[in-house]
Amino acid sequence: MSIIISNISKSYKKVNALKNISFDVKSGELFGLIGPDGAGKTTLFRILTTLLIANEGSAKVADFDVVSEYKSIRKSVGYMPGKFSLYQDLTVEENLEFFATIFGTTIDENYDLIKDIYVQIEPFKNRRAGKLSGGMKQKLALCCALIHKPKVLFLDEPTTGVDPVSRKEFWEMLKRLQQKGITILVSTPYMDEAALCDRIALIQDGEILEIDTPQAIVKHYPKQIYNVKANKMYQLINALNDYKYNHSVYPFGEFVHYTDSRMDFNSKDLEVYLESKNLSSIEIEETKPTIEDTFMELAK
Ligand SMILES: Nc1ncnc2c1ncn2[C@@H]1O[C@H](COP(=O)(O)OP(=O)(O)OP(=O)(O)O)[C@@H](O)[C@H]1O
Repeated sequence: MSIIISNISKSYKKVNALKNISFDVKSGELFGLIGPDGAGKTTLFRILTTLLIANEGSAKVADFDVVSEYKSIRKSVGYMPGKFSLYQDLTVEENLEFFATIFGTTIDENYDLIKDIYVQIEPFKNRRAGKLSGGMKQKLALCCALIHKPKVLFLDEPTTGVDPVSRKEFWEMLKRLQQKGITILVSTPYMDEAALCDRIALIQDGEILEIDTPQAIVKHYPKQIYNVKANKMYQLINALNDYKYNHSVYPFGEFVHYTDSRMDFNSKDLEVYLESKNLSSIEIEETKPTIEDTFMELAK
């Protein structure tokens, strides 16, 4: 096991940020921590990277205890915090050199590991980090987190605020790092990124709702979901919320994801009801659950 978390709790005065969390991340795994803002993701990252001490429980990273062996952990892990962590006034190259020096290494020594990522920002190596685009900042931060060849990489919301193309490229980079044997714990509020992980933990209000492979998590979804569409979205959502047989109603792109509380649901009944609410161009079709649907159901 690369990360072992046992009964960790952490509170800030009255806020219980983590409530008795336990899970393991296997060596070489790409593991996702999926949850909304305030779920407790950053708190857990800070505990695992030895920047914060839990009130209860214990954790090990790369076989070291987060409290008694914190110095060894700091040498063995890379951490890319959620907020941009680099020195804005230093250039791209200076930032990288700075992080290499702190860890007693050089860019040349570990160039192999960062090469694929660094070549994309190398044309801007003399530009100050503060003047880079979001996607380039993220690539530089990742290079800095990797410069000492960590065994375990912690990435806290690395794709927040990054455009969809850069997000896709970023996940491809993570897959390549995983193939080099690095264990990766990554947090994200984007449910579509969850599907790219080997396993995920869904977290909300400091509690783990479920841990499994993304495929298994959607398989556990207990109901048939319907994509519902009509001429007026806002009125459609209100009408579905007022429908006495609804089990769940969530806007989902151009559709509303709807589940019904009855065993013998007939879409014709729903169509007649929606027509009685002055809606037209009604479409009701079966669809497959996503991680987001599962999250909403578990978080109910
Ligand atoms: N230093 C602090 N003092 C008081 N409350 C805090 C502190 N840090 C975090 N919290 C609270 O603890 C809870 C968990 O916060 P945390 O930052 O770990 O969540 P998160 O999932 O990383 O969300 P975000 O993406 O918003 O940072 C939230 O309710 C937050 O307001």
